[in-house]
Formats: sequence, C-alpha cells, structure tokens
Amino acid sequence: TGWMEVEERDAIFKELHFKTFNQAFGFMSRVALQAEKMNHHPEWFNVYNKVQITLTTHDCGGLSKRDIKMAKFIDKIALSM
Ligand SMILES: C[C@H](O)[C@H](O)[C@H]1CNC2=NC(N)=NC(=O)C2=N1
Repeated sequence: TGWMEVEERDAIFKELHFKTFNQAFGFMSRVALQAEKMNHHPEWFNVYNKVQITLTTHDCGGLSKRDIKMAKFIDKIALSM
C-alpha cells in the first residue's frame, strides 16, 4: 500500500515484504546505491523478508523533496523485485 505518516515525526513509513531474505537484501542493496548517489539515506530495519523504512531529512528536521524522490525510487525497485 502507500506510505504512512509517522506519529510525532515529520517522516513517512512503509513496510515491504519480499519472498525471501535474499530478495529483501537485494532490494536494500539497490536502495543503498541510490542513497549514496543522492546522499540521502533511509532509516530502515530488516528481519528476514521484511524491510521497514522510514524517510525523513535529518538536515532539515523533517520531510523534504529528497524523501519524496527516494520514496518513488523505493516503490519502483520494490515493484521490479
Ligand atoms: C554529511 C552528509 O551529507 C549528510 O549527513 C547527509 C547524509 N544522508 C542523509 N540522509 C537523510 N535521510 N537526511 C539527511 O539530512 C542526510 N544528510
């Protein structure tokens, strides 16, 4: 489904489920490369085939265009896994 607002934070959250840990980790690797390219890094937690992602911009203490750009990238990659 879509990205959720985070309670008490100007941030957005999504939990993604994959078939296997390898797929989840492969997804994280792809996103990690994009994070480095954008210099914009997710806050994330992985357990087996699940990845919980929170996006916010630490430099401005809240959401910025970079978060939206990263969210769109994440959705695109997740769709292709
Ligand atoms: C020094 C470095 O450029 C900054 O810390 C970058 C790194 N990645 C980042 N990621 C996120 N999510 N927010 C930031 O403000 C941010 N700043």
